[in-house]
Amino acid sequence: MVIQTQGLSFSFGNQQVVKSLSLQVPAGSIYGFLGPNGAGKTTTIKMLLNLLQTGEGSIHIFGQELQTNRISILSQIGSLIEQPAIYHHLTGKENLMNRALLLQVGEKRVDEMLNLVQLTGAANKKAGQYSLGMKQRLGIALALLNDPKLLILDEPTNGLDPNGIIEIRELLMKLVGTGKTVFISSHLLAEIEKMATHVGIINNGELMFQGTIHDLQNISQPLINIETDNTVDAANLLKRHNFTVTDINNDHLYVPFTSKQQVGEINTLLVQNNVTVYSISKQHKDLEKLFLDITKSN
Ligand SMILES: Nc1ncnc2c1ncn2[C@@H]1O[C@H](COP(=O)(O)OP(=O)(O)OP(=O)(O)O)[C@@H](O)[C@H]1O
Repeated sequence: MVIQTQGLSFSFGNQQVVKSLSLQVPAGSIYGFLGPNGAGKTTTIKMLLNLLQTGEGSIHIFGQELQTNRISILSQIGSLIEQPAIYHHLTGKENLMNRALLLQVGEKRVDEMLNLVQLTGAANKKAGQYSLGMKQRLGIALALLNDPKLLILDEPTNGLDPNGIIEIRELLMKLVGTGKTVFISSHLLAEIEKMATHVGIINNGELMFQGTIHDLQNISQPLINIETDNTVDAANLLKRHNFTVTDINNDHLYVPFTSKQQVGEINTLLVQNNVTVYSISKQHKDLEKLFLDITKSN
């Protein structure tokens, strides 16, 4: 395990915000640390980076206890929390050169990082003129300069447009291909699902689920959302044809999604039986619904 915590807890005053967390982050994984706003993600990340003193419990990173091996562990971690520390009056490349000087790495590495995060073309532009996505990518390049084994990113796609999100996702997947481990927090399940190999879900400071993305997908099976003029007739028709209807309300009914073909079959069946289909689409459960399901299955 690259990160292993046991019984990790933290309180601000008398409010306990992290509760006996036992994280297991395997080497070479993209570990999605998911939870709604205020769940305790940033607090946990700050403890992993030794920016906050652990309340109770233990943290092992690269198999070593964090407190007693702080310097050697932290020198092998790249991180991005909240806003990246960027000088806006300097160009992207100057920002990297600045850090490179401190870390004693050469210009070649700076150029490689610019290339990796696809900022070579904008290397000589002032960072203050970068889009939010470019700033995040520059932040990741800064975090990668010393070639860390582990990258810890706190909501790196917050506020990005869909293109920016895709760029970060592709970048992280590329990194994992080179043997690094990525620990990334987010409050968006749909975003994490597309890149993570492992997932931990935290709510109110408690770990509600931890496992592979496949384990999670088994719990969070998507649904087909069907909007019709007559949900009762449509549901009866579907049930007679051996489809499971999980939920029904005035205008919508829901069937567990298994394949695109199944969506087509349902559409044809309804239309051929004179049910008007206003819309039919695949829908992912949102975090809230997933939490309910996880709590139920526990
Ligand atoms: N410095 C602080 N002093 C007091 N309470 C704090 C402090 N920082 C965070 N908290 C509280 O701790 C809880 C967890 O916050 P945290 O920032 O870890 O959550 P998060 O999951 O990262 O949320 P977000 O996605 O909004 O960043 C929240 O209730 C928050 O209000």
